[in-house]
Amino acid sequence: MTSQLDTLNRWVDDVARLTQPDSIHWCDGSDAENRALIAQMERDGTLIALNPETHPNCWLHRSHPSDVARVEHLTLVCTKNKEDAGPNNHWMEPAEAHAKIDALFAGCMRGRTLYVVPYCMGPIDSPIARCGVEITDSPYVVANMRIMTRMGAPALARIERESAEAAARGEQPAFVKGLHSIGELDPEKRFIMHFPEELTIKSIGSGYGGNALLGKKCHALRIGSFQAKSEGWLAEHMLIVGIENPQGETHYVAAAFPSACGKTNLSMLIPPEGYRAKGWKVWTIGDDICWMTPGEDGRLWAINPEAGYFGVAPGTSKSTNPNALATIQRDTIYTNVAVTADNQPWWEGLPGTPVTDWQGRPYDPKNGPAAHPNSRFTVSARQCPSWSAQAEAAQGVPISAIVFGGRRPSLVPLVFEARDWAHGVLVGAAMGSETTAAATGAVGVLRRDSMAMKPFCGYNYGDYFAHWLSFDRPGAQLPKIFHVNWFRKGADGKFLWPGFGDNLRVLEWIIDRCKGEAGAQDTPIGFVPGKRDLHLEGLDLDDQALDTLLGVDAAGWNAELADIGRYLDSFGARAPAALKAEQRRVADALARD
Ligand SMILES: C=CCn1c(=O)c2[nH]c(Cc3ccc(NC(C)=O)cc3)nc2n(CCCC)c1=O
Repeated sequence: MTSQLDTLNRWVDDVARLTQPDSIHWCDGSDAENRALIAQMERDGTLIALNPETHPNCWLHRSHPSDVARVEHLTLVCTKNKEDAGPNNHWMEPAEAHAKIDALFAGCMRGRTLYVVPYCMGPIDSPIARCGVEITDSPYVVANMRIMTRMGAPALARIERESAEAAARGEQPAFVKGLHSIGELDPEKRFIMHFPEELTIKSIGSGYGGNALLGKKCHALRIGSFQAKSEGWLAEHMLIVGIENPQGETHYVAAAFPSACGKTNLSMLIPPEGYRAKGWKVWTIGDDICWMTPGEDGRLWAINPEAGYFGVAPGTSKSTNPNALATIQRDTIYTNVAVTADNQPWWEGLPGTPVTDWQGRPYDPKNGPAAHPNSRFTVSARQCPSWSAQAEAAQGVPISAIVFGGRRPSLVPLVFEARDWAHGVLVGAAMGSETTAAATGAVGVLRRDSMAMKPFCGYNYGDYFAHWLSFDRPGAQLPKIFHVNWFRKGADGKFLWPGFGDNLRVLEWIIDRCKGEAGAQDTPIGFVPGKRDLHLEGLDLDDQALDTLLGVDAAGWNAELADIGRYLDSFGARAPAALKAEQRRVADALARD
């Protein structure tokens, strides 16, 4: 009886012939294997032990200084037809792409071990979960994938079972094949290529995060979004958070924000004192990726496909996210942070003093920040004090509301509700952030980032909008769609909204709107809460601040809708007519106002 892993075994053999490793190690994901890998990495300097008293089993990795973030210009989606990749992706013809990158893989693992990393994105017994296998020559990637996914024997067993089921149906097994090598860490020989029609990823030349931990952005978003379109579900760049009210009722919200809006902070929110005292609780399901599928009841049911957090370290502090800080005190891998005199991890925003910067140099402010702005922590999701056991639920959690947001210092109110699904898709397609000096130097340039999926949508953005619209079908019990803006500023340039824990007040209104238990004003841009519709007790917000936060400036919105129209036109014929019609409807409503 042929082993059901023939396809996998053949692929590993083919890759080994190409890459020429000294040895092959099939990962089982066990503690013993992990300890051995970490000991090996400590010996060869890939990992540096941090202070065992304050940070037990915590490790520091310093990446190559040229390898500190995702490289979007070298990230390709290689579909047969260029149009299917869309204007939102760099494209290369598949055969040319395979030839180009295979030439770089030839012999690249000589003197190295080839690790076979079977993994499952999602709870191991969930029908919404999907499996993959990453081949890599980086033990650092293996250790990170063990934290970020369900990695090892249980995943291999599920792949074997699903391969047998596929064979019985005369089909190919559907696990995603990811081939990764750090290569020579040469930026000139660095590519991250996706072949969605082949469920294949090939990445070489980077050892960093989204380029190398292939389960995350490459599988769970780029391949995942392509798979989701063809199978009728949604793979989204969203946090999932559960809000439990004093009556013990929990509602789940999925939310998408561009970077620098505090997604992880929102997913681990601490309720304000008054709310906590009444019994409100916030539960973390996930901080980055959400896979949602229509259930029998017509609702969207969601899982977090990841098992860990790969969070941005700078900005994580007792005041911005105490839950995250508590999570990373043990069993954490830090990448490109600084260290203090007593060997504790350090980054801007933490108390204490850095003595060694992210490149291992004595800290000198002239060299810039001590911790790299994109420095990260990798930690198991279960360690978070607000972790919800529902993150392991095979059927997922039912989504009551979808929230889009952005950093908008002007015009956009604190929160508004879309009138229906099509309007909500327009709101998501139009979302964006104004750039901050930290990001690009220029301040106040509006960058649209539809559903926060611009770098991660594995196919034509216009087709993606059409896929979203397709969920509004008979029998669907769809979540309501909202837009929030924590970042409104007053004339004095100060933030008008306290944000952080007080955002629960907005989430409360959102959930009450889903239950039909909260009031709102009907405006041309959607439903906006009046002052009396939000619970603001304990906040010292003056009336003028509230008028600004909850106001709709028709002239300003006229200009915004015209800009949204131009943005949709940039997708040409692939932008759904229904979405352009929705833009015209809102523009007309504003003109009548
Ligand atoms: C759940 C929290 C979401 N959230 C917010 O809601 C938020 N709001 C702001 C702006 C702001 C900054 C400081 C104060 N207050 C004081 C006292 O400084 C208030 C608002 N920054 C915020 N940040 C940090 C963004 C960078 C990652 C943030 O994460």
